[in-house]
Amino acid sequence: MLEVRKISKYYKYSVNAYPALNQVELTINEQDFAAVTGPSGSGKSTLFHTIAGLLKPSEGSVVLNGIEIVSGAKSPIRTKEISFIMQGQNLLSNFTIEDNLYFPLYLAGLRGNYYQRAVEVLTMVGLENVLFSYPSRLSGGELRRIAIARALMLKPKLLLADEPTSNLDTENAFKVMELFQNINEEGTAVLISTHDEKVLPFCKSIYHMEKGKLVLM
Ligand SMILES: Nc1ncnc2c1ncn2[C@@H]1O[C@H](COP(=O)(O)OP(=O)(O)OP(=O)(O)O)[C@@H](O)[C@H]1O
Repeated sequence: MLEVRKISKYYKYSVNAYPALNQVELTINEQDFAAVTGPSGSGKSTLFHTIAGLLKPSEGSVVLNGIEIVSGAKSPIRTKEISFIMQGQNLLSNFTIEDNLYFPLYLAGLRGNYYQRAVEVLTMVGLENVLFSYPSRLSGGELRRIAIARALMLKPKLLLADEPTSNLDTENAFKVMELFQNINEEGTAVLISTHDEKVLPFCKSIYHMEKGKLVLM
């Protein structure tokens, strides 16, 4: 489904002698649930931003179902087929959870009635009662689950999550991983990056990144 074809990334003002991504190759199929581990600065976030079409690789390409992902906020593949949960929770604090859930749809230019889907995704993450709450009323673990719910609004083919369990206690980290397992069983491929070894048993395959190079463990 997703093919990362020998991508390299050289940042213009890098502090390193090596590239942030060095000829990275990766194939993700529909049933996959994969993790990318590796030390801080090894290139995980750069890889995820490139797959999501938010960064342009210096070399190589990213292809989703035969179509090359072109970087830019308006890329239709990026906004409709791939959901990206960035580090942190990134919710808008002045808006209700409901409005936060609709936000990516507005960005994608969709203007339908998504109330039913909002209730559905909140039920999936076990937070069906918070639709009209503001983010400040929720705990860190709950906000992380809302960010996941928001990423599911458009039933993505691929869900990317950069460090989805960072700063969560074990109970909440496992809840998030169980949620990814359910999403994966329902047909969405999942790719996460993590520093957290205890969540790796939830994943079907594990990659390791070191100085921009990616290897399957
Ligand atoms: N905009 C940028 N300009 C220059 N160098 C950058 C930029 N963004 C990242 N880098 C460098 O690229 C390398 C990879 O960074 P990246 O954020 O992808 O690593 P990471 O594995 O996600 O780290 P962490 O686990 O700490 O989030 C790092 O050495 C970083 O300093």
